[in-house]
This record gives sequence, structure tokens and C-alpha cells, in this order.
Amino acid sequence: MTPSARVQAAIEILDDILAGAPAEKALTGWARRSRFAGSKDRAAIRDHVFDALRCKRSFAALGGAETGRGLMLGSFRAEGRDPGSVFTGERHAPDPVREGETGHAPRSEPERLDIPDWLWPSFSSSLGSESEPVAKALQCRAPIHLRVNLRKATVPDAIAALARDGIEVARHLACDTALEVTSGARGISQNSAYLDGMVELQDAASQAVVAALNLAPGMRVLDYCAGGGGKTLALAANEGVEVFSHDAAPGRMQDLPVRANRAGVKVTTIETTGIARLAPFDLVLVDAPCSGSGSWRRSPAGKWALTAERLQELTHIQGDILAQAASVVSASGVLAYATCSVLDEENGLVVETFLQDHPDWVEIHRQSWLVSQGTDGFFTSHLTRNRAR
Ligand SMILES: C[S@@+](CC[C@H](N)C(=O)[O-])C[C@H]1O[C@@H](n2cnc3c(N)ncnc32)[C@H](O)[C@@H]1O
Repeated sequence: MTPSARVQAAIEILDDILAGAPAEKALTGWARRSRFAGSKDRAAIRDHVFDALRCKRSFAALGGAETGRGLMLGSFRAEGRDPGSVFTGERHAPDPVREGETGHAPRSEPERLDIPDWLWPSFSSSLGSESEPVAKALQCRAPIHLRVNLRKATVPDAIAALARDGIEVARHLACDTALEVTSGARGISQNSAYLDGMVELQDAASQAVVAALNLAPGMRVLDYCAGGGGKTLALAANEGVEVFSHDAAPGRMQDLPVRANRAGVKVTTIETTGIARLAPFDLVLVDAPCSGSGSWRRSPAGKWALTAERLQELTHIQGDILAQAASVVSASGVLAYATCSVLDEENGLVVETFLQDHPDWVEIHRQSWLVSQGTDGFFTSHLTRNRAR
């Protein structure tokens, strides 16, 4: 496909997404209908679509309309490129730029930084002087990070194995096990280091949340909101730690046995009704459902789908889960709360509400990771009972 045809395809897919289709579904639907497109075409079109979704407000302003065409026009103008070279009207190319499709420069801070107006006060008060750098980082593509599974390889061995298959990486400062892919990223899931369980795809801050837990052999640990099991596997990579995984939607953990097997670790999956029988646990990790605002680079549609009502609902859910999970922590154990959100409402404020409602608990550790520092945005807080100190 020509560069122009790829842009035209992105315009059509963006129109589907703007009409309500989930991004992945719109992309796969287009690929199914367009068998002529090769893997490089599909990858380039995907990049166009996700770049436009990350910058939907500012591109719509620059392109003059919140349509697929407006967003793609805006993307050219944002880069200082003349859209005329691609919007030619030739075969498979978008129509030439029409009079009136002039657009305008973003007129406000949140429009320039691609944050919804309603969220800007909360976003900027949560992040203070980091608001602009974080919002700008959320406009860009996310790096690809790997976690070295220390059960299967040392970090230098994993780096060498990846290099043999043409994947170059650099160590990431956020965590000892974290690597950032610097070239060859597209081959990762077919790579032998990945297939042999030496490395897992996982954001460096997500790894650092687990590394910040003082895990020691003999501990019994419950991952209360395990989801697909990314943190479960990072927990289980610690020798001698017994790991249980739970999720209110057990179907989300369906791939976990296969992933654990590949990683060479043991994980026991439990239903909600089984938790009380196995309690108490030395450590309960609550990686709570949240806005995902720290990972909007990866899932940009979430930035535009979030509403004030949903945010408030999430804070209630987070508080409820934290209270449930606290009841299965041993007397001297730790309750670790985590979100991939950058918003105070979902982070410090949830912890403070919990501590007000549970005066026998205290916070012993709090840490945040900023999107502007090269990871997803993450927050964690470690809580324990007063008498345990
Ligand atoms: C942020 S995701 C977890 C991501 C996962 N820990 C990982 O590292 O890949 C939050 C998870 O919480 C689960 N969840 C929602 N409500 C819950 C509840 N009341 N109890 C336990 N899990 C819940 C969701 O099904 C979702 O899988």
C-alpha cells in the first residue's frame, strides 16, 4: 500500500471508532476486509490510528473536525508536514484538502495537552508541576518493556538471548528486572526468550510495584485483583513465595496456568468463596480496577471514555475492595494497594479514606511512578495494622 492509501485506511478506521466501535475491533474488522494489506501496512495503519486517538482533541482542532479525516489532517499539521503530499485525491488516497478545512491551533491548555476539560482540574491538581510533562508523555507512543524472569535466566543471559534473535534492549532504571526494547520490538512474541519464559512483556513500573514489596521465602501472598496475571507472575518469580491469584471475574485469569507454566512458576488460582478458607495471607496485593490514566498511551480510547460519574464509581469500588482485602491480611501482614492511575481521587484519597474508616491501620510506604519518567503512571501504598509495627 502507498503511504496515502494507509492514511485513507486510517481515516476509515478512525471513523468507525468515532462512531463507537472499540479500536481493536475496528482494526481487525478492516484487516479482515482488506486481505491485500501486508503486515507492514497493518502495523503502519495501526500506528496512525493510535497516534490520532492519543491526540484526538488537538488533532481535531488542527484538522478542523473530529472525524477520521480531520484527525489525520491534524496529525500532519501537528508535525509541521504539508498534508497536500498525501491528500492528493489519486487512487486510494484521501481527497485533496478542501477550502475551509483549515482548523485552528488548540485554544486552551487541556485542548493542547489532549486532556478532557472536565478532568483537567483533577489531573493538574494531582500532578502539579508534572501535569504538562505527563500529559505530553501521554500523547506519545509507549515504550515496550520486558521483565526478566529470574527463575529462568539472569538479566545478562536474557539480554544475550534476545540479542541472538535481533532484539536489542537497554536496562531500565525503574527496576532490576526491567528492560526497554530499543530495536526489533515487533518480533517479541515469536522470540525464543519469550516462548521459553525467560522474559515477559510488562511495563517497568508494573514490575517496580511488585519489586517494592518486601517479599521473602515462606510468605503466602494473595493477588486479589489478578486479571491476566501480570503481577501474579512477577510475584511468583520470587523463590519460596507461595502465590494465590483471585479475580472477581475469574475468566480474566484463564491464560494464567499456561503463562505460569511457561514461566516455570506455581500459582494457585482461587475463587472468591475459597479465599476465607485459605486466609490469612502475609501480603495481599490489591491492583485495583481504575481509570487506567497512567496507561492511556497504550489504551488511548480510555482517556476519552472516562466520565466524572465513572471516576466517582471507581473510587467507591476501590474503597470497597480495599476493605474486603484487609479482612484476609494476617495480624502482622501487609495490604498493598496499587493503581495505574495518576489521579489523587483513585490514589492518596482512597488510602486516606480507608485509614479514616480503619483506625487500626497505618500507611508504611507510598510511591508513585510518572509517565514523564518513562514508565506507565503507577501508584502504590503499603498498609499494615498499627499493632504490627
Ligand atoms: C487493574 S486490573 C488487574 C491487572 C493485573 N493485576 C495485572 O497485573 O495484569 C483490575 C482487576 O480487578 C478485577 N476486579 C474488579 N472488581 C473486583 C473485586 N471486587 N474483587 C476482585 N477483583 C476485582 C477486575 O476484574 C480486573 O481484572
